[in-house]
Amino acid sequence: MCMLADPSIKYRPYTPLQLPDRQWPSKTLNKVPIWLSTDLRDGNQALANPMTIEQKNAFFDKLLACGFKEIEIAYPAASDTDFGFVRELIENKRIPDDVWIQVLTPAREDLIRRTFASIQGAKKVIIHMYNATSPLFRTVVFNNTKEQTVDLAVKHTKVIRQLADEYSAKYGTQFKYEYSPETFTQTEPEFAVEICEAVKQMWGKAGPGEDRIIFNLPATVEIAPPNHYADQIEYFGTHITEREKIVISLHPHNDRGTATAAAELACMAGADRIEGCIFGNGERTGNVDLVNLALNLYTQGIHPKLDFSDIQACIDIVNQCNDLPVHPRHPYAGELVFTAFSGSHQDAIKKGFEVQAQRHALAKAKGEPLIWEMPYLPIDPHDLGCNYEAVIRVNSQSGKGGIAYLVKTHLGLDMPRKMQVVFYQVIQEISDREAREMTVTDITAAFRSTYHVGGPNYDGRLSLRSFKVTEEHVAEPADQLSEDLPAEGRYFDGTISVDGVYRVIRGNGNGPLSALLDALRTYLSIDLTVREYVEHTIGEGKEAKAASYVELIKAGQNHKERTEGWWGVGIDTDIAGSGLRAVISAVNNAIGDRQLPELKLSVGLKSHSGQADVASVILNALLLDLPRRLQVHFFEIVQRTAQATEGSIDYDTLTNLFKTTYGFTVQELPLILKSFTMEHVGSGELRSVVGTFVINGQTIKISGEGNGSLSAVLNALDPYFEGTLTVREYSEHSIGVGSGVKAASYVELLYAREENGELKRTGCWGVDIDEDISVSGVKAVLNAVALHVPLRIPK
Ligand SMILES: CC(=O)SCCNC(=O)CCNC(=O)[C@H](O)C(C)(C)COP(=O)(O)OP(=O)(O)OC[C@H]1O[C@@H](n2cnc3c(N)ncnc32)[C@H](O)[C@@H]1OP(=O)(O)O
Ligand SMILES: CC(C)C(=O)C(=O)O
Repeated sequence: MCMLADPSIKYRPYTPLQLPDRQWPSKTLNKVPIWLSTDLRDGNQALANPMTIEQKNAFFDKLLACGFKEIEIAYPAASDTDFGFVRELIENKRIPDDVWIQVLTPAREDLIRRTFASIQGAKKVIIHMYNATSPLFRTVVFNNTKEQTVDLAVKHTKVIRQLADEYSAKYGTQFKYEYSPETFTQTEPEFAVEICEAVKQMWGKAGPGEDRIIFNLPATVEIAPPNHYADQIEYFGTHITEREKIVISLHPHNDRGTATAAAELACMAGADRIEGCIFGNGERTGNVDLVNLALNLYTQGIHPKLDFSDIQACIDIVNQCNDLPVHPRHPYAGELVFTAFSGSHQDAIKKGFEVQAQRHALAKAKGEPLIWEMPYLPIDPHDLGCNYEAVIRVNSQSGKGGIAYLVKTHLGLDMPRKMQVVFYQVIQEISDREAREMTVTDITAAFRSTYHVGGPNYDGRLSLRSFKVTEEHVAEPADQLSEDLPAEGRYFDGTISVDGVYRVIRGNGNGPLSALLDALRTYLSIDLTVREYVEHTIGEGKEAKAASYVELIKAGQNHKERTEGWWGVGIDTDIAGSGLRAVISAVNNAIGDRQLPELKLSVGLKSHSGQADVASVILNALLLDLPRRLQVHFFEIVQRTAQATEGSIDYDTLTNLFKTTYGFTVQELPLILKSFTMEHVGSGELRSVVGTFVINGQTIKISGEGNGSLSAVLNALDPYFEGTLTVREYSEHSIGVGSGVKAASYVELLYAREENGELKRTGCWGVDIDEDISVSGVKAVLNAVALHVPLRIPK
């Protein structure tokens, strides 16, 4: 066993100071200290591989960028690299006029002279000399009495004073003198004061303001709790003479892990300046961390006069120059410090962001400051150049709040509370099963596949292809629709894909959602009803979209009972579309892998779903999404054809019947298009067509003009038939995507002519496809003409 049962036989406790009237505990930290970065000296000397000149240069630039005005750049007598770096900075004029460089030297004349040699030509220099003053060092390292220790400091201060005067005269250098009674915290307090008094006297130049002498009182080794350091600083500050001519500087090391606290309490005790390193590099456990100290002030609403707006750049420079990582839990800078994995933290942060957004909106309107008040986050990550992306990360310890926050942040979807609970279980199950953190990508992918949003890759068994919701019942000439639709409410008329097969479905209800549910009940025996519905917009202005969330339950169940429900999400440019998509999404979750009724044709006279089913067959076979009036027209034809077979007709017969009825891709018609050109004429409103057609086997060149391309073609055909032809309905849609896309055109012409002295009118439909949309329209017109209008070639 290594640790002693009674450590008091080996370790002595520190000796507390008797300060009956100590003041610092009732002080508040509200003053920004003078910062000195010793990254390039104390930080550097603690590295296994001290920095190269290039690394020191990069680090120096970063310290300037952060706003440091005092930087200890080297121990010039230590190495050619340190000496050379100081020379390079000076010779290359890389030190801004308002920045003091500081150089460290021991109390040895040869090394002091070497140190001065390094700073020739510099504008502002702090010469920093140290010698250890504690009993242990006096006896063990120097073998000196107290008097000899004072003498060492005073003698070398004298050398420094002489050289400083010489260099000021020769180079115009402005000097400050810093003296460190090294191991101050282990030195008798009265002796520390005594030696500093002697040094002050020998320096002889201490004055107020810029002329103050700096007494740097290091916790070379941190040996006591932070309050003890504060006591020592208060003692020093109240016992040294000419306090106004002195800068009391701190140099805390972190051996007990309390350097930050020690520095803060010591500032309360009167210190003016702090030496440290960014992220706490330095001998052993490091110097006090200046980022930590500065940001502690910042979160109290005090600007520290150091800028860590791009904290990652500081981390990078430290990684690169010190070859040391910054701990993931490091205050303010660690990779995980703005991250919550646990459910209750995430929940509080999510709520915090929501409430804060409202609070900030109010404060903004009133012109009041936007105060940061966030559970678990003492600082806004944005202020340090970080984003909120990593604030919430999800694993098996997480709850619904955090997951909902990520879905909201990354997909813009604000799930209703009950849905959050359901989706949380989905994520929890994956996280538990795979025993790992769920990344944002995992969560958004799981959301998309659970609710079938995000494009065709996430489609469920059912997906909505196209739809129309109407308020009024659309009256048809033959009033064929009355078989399907009642006279009031909302009507859903759409095409969905069911396990890859297209189905044309229709229904009606009080609103669009119930109309769709009615259609699903009629055509697919899916009998569900809405228990909860919520919607919101995503984004603003032209880019705005609607998001809808719906929970479905089995039809006939009590909405208030805790019965099973299925959630769905829909996003669309319009609110009706998003609601319908949400229903389809929820239906997908409700049906699971249950078998759905297949498309069965029933075209008898009493058929309820016949029109839509026939349209479904054509859609699946030919990819033609028939306009509503054409569905009606074709259904009549199908019914007549199937009369002989008592309403029974197979898919192939039906498809062929469609082709021959509308001339769709039929080759041998009395009117065939060979070629044509269509041009704009006049000021652009008119179209002119010139083409070669085959009429009754004879190739003929024809030409004509009209308001549009279809009427131009009809006018060109005028000489070849009796009566008139006008366009009654035209529609088109694309088939496929990308380079293989085609256009399908549907046209209904009204053919009027006199027969036996009577005016007769017939509606004639034609359908065709082509790669070129204007060609498909012309071909559809020609099909309608060829099938219904007797053509003749005039002599
Ligand atoms: C708490 C601190 O961080 S203090 C700063 C510490 N930083 C460094 O030491 C880095 C740079 N140091 C060096 O490069 C070398 O130590 C040098 C160039 C300064 C001196 O090197 P060397 O002459 O080889 O001596 P060494 O490194 O062994 O130092 C020990 C000697 O210096 C003396 N010494 C130690 N500190 C001081 C001081 N502040 N003033 C005067 N002498 C000192 C020791 O008593 C010892 O003397 P001795 O040889 O007579 O017994
Ligand atoms: C040189 C002094 C200030 C020092 O680095 C220390 O005591 O830690």
